[in-house]
Amino acid sequence: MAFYENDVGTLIDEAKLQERVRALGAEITRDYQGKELTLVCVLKGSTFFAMDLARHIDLPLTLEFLGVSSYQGGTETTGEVRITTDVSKPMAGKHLLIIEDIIDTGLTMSFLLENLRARHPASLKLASLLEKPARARTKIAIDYKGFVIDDVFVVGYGLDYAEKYRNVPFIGVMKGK
Ligand SMILES: O=P(O)(O)OC[C@H]1O[C@H](OP(=O)(O)OP(=O)(O)O)[C@H](O)[C@@H]1O
Ligand code: HPA
Repeated sequence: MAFYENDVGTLIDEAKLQERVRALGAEITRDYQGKELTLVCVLKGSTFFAMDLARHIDLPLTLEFLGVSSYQGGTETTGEVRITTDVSKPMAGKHLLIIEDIIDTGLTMSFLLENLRARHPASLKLASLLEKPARARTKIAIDYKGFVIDDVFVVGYGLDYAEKYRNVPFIGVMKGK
């Protein structure tokens, strides 16, 4: 029995995840033909999605990692978004595609879009595996969207509860949260 089975139920299984990630990769491949693409992976949650997605983008690309945190171990945002790790190079003039796991209240992405826009990239788009519109506090336009989910706290495939469950191989729901 897997370590998470008592705590986590399945919301989106592995096969469905992989099928959607593959389709998003194909769409991104078509849209960025002839451009030099930089994926800005938002730590830590997006890492599993980002690495799977990157493998389905049939283009030369550069990976950057940007760490932000605002959930501090609970299921409610603190509302204070902090950059914990910055990208390694100047972003000016680059075609940036932000890779995120979830847009929940939208506060993290609102902060990040403003922060990256101020660095004058050639273009700035957003791919998010999940969107939870019921909790949105600000409208965020998602250019490449995996799934829209209900107002439940999800874990797995990179998403955590108090830093745990990121390695659950599907999108799951915390039982009793
Ligand atoms: O739309 P919001 O309400 O702002 O929520 C979305 C953000 O919250 C999570 O990050 P978290 O701060 O938990 O950091 P982590 O990715 O390191 O887990 C998630 O990975 C998103 O970045
Ligand atoms: O539902 C969620 N699960 C895990 N992390 C999150 N960060 C924002 N929303 C969520």
